[in-house]
Amino acid sequence: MASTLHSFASAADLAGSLADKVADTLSAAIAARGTASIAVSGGSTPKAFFQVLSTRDIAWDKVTITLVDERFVPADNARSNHLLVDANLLQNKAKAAHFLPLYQDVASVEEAASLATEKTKAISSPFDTVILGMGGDGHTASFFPGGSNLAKALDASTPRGIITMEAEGAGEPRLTFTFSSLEDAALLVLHIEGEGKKDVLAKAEGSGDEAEMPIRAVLRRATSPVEIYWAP
Ligand SMILES: O=C1O[C@H](COP(=O)(O)O)[C@@H](O)[C@H](O)[C@H]1O
Repeated sequence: MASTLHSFASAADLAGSLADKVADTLSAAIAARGTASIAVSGGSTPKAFFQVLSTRDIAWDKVTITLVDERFVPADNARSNHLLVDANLLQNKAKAAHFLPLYQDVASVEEAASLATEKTKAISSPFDTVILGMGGDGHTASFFPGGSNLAKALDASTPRGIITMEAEGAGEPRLTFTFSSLEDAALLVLHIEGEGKKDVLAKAEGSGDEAEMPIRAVLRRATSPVEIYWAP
C-alpha cells in the first residue's frame, strides 16, 4: 500500500496537525460505533504529540489507549513506555481514557505476552489509530533487526496479539503487538523526527531485506496506507 509523506516546519507544527488528525479519526469511530481505540509508540519522539493530543476535545471516556510495544519492566521504571504515556498522554482531557498496559506483573515475559494478548482482545479489531515510531536501526514497534521472534512477528499469518522479542539493540526483553495487529489500522501513522530518521526512511524505502530494516514490512505490506509525519 502507498505511503504519503507529510512534512512540517517544526515538531510543534507536526504535533498539532497529527493531534487534529487523530482527534478526527477517534471522534468518527465514536460516532460510528460508540468507542474508539489507539495504539501508540514509546521512545523519545512522541512526547510533544502526546501532550497536545491530551488537550483535544474527544469523548475520551469512550477511548481505549494501548501501546504498540513495551519493555518488560514495571510502569515505575524510567524506560517504561507506560510511564511515558502516563506522564504525557493520560493527562488533561485524556485522563478520562481507558489505558490497557502490555506489561504484566508475572514471572516471565512469555506469560506477560499471553496475558496481554487475552486482555487486549477486548479492543475491537482493527485499531482505529496506530502510531508507529522508528529507530535509527530501522526497527518499529519491537520488530528489531536480529530479534529472537522477528520472523514470527512480521509474518502476516501470525495472529493478532502480543509476542515477545529479545534483541541486542532492544535492552530489556520486549512485548510487541504482531504485524497483523497493526497493519490494517483505519489510520496508520509513522511518526519520525530529525534529518537522521529521514535518511533511515530513505534507506528503508530502497531495496533490501525486511529483516535488516523491519520498518520495511510496514512500508511494503501494510494493507492500510502509511501516513508518514516528519519534522526536522
Ligand atoms: O524502542 C523503541 O523505540 C522506537 C523509536 O524510539 P525513538 O526514541 O527513536 O523515538 C519506538 O517507536 C518504540 O515504541 C520504542 O519501544
